[in-house]
Amino acid sequence: MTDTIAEHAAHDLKAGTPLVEMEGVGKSYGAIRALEGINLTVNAGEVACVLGDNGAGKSTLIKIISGLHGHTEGTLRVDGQERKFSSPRESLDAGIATVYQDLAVVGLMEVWRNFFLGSEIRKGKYPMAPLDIKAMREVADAELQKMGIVVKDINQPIGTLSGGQRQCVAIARAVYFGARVLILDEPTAALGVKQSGVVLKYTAAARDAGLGVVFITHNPHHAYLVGDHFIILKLGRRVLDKKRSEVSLEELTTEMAGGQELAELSHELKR
Ligand SMILES: Nc1ncnc2c1ncn2[C@@H]1O[C@H](COP(=O)(O)OP(=O)(O)OP(=O)(O)O)[C@@H](O)[C@H]1O
Repeated sequence: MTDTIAEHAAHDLKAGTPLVEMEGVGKSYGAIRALEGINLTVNAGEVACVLGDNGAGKSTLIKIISGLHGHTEGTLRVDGQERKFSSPRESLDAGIATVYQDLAVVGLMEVWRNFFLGSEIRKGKYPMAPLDIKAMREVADAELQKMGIVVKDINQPIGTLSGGQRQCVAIARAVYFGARVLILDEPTAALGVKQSGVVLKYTAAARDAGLGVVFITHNPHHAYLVGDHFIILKLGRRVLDKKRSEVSLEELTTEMAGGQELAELSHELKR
């Protein structure tokens, strides 16, 4: 699979190159301050994990990078250039692909059609040229096979795939179309252990191919399996920001579980 990804990741990204940099980024929705003071660097060939409970600000952070909402404070740089995206298209054009938890797939459409949705191969250069269905089937089939994603039939509706398989197809698709930054929105949240393992494997493969990955999760165990850098958000603020070498799984887990708060609660509950 790494071969496939590497073939298409024709960007020759040097590992460690900063692709996305946030500095003091914040976002208010009217009077509600959903996010503040966020510093986050996404480097090529690394996975930055953003952990947090419900309402921590994870979705808001994704929306800022993926162009759904502009930030109201701080700076966002992509490839060293200051940016403020005003549409998802702009973010996509900058090489940032977002794979949402509730994937925007059309359940009844065939797997190959979903793979190419919005970027169809046509028989000719002009925009209304007929679709090259044969080529799309072949490419989608070959790509998924090379990645080890086993679908019985490339013509089967994507809705018949498991949640994990759908996530993997979405990752394969983003990489095939040349994403350099991959944002994964709680990709394992709705999955069982085995399916989560498969998604984590493809996350690692995207990283190994040189992409910068933002892995959003509330599961420290999943984060620790693939992460190079971890930030934990709580009520829109960073409560932890550490490199892998500076943090243990235990610390991440305790911090996510509420750390001090949990200790106090345990004290209160003691009879
Ligand atoms: N469009 C909006 N208008 C007003 N407030 C919002 C809006 N979107 C989010 N918020 C608020 O911002 C805060 C952070 O929300 P956000 O959805 O980013 O958190 P999250 O970490 O993604 O949570 P979850 O895991 O539940 O999705 C919350 O207090 C939420 O109520």
